[in-house]
Amino acid sequence: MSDADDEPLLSLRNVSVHFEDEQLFGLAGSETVHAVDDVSLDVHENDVVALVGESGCGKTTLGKTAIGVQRPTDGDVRYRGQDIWEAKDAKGFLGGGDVTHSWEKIRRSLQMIHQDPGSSLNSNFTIESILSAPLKKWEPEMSEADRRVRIYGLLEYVGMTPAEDYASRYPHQLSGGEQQRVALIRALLMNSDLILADEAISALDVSLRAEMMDLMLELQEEFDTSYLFISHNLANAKHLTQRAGGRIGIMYLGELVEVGTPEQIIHDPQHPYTKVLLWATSDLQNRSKGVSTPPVRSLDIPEPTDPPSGCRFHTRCLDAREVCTRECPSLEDHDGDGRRTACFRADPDHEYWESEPLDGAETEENAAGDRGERGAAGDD
Ligand SMILES: Nc1ncnc2c1ncn2[C@@H]1O[C@H](COP(=O)(O)OP(=O)(O)OP(=O)(O)O)[C@@H](O)[C@H]1O
Repeated sequence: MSDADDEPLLSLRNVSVHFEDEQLFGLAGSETVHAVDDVSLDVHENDVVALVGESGCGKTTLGKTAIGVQRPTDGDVRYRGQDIWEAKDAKGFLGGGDVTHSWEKIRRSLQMIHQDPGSSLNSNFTIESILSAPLKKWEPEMSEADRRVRIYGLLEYVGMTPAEDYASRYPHQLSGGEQQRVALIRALLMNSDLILADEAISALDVSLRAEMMDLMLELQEEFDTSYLFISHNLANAKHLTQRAGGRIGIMYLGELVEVGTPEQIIHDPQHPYTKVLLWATSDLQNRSKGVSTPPVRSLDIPEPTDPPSGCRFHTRCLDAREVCTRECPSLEDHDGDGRRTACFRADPDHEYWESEPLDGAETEENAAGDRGERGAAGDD
């Protein structure tokens, strides 16, 4: 689904989240952490969007901002056109203020499952009472017998049989994979429109990850929900989005640098950082091309308290040129195919091509070749 479709379920416009990080108990002042900077992204009905990037690049902060758990320092987040934070601020006013969707509805519609489901499932309650709670709240007319049928049916659907046995257990009596399935069912029973799955499969055995992702997609059809899936693993993002016809968003140092279909991202990456991630993902077999060193100038990752000027990736980019040190590329659809890239190299007419390469960057011959064959690297 493309960003050009009707009103998005969720719409982030120029969203930034900065944290003031106190240094040495405040003695040395504070530094601003640029966790997320100027991100615009739409998520549609029944959409699947995976955010991928290395640790600390801002995936969790962006995800939490998308579901209204984190307030942005700049920009806005809309649920079906309603500004989430205006709805929250209107909550205190008599009559709820001038909002089309209440804060309660928005928060219920945007759910989250975590890496560690054990910590989010109340250990004092059985699985049946944990799963009954959202049904009691959102379908109060449902009889106890019907609730039980619904819960047992879902437990069986996700392979937890005999359901009556699992329903009577407490969370600590389940495996990590079973806990995660219960957390997913609970989020879906909230009648959610979108589930933020933050590294939700990372703690599972490798053998169970594909199974859990497939289950998420099967349940998506039944419950009509969208997923915002956060992962540091491009292979997992590919698995989930490919089956769902979704998109992958690549993040680097708080910014979204490329957004496209899994085919575009995996087989024809445009951004040099996407190529680095591909190189680093052994499951995608890009190292079989015989490149044994990562395609970067420097292994040092800059601090989010002091992001580089211009393109934030220029300090590591093999293709960086002088213009990249002073101008910040915006995320744009250069080829009219829906894929958006924040790199001057995606624009054959940009002044980048006349700009001086930086030390340790590409040669003139490489540049000539690349200009004609953008994105050839990363094919497998
Ligand atoms: N509440 C906070 N106060 C200060 N800094 C924060 C806060 N939350 C996150 N950060 C910082 O913001 C940056 C982005 O963090 P975030 O957790 O969003 O990244 P991430 O990509 O999800 O990382 P990981 O994959 O390791 O979970 C990091 O530098 C982090 O230390």
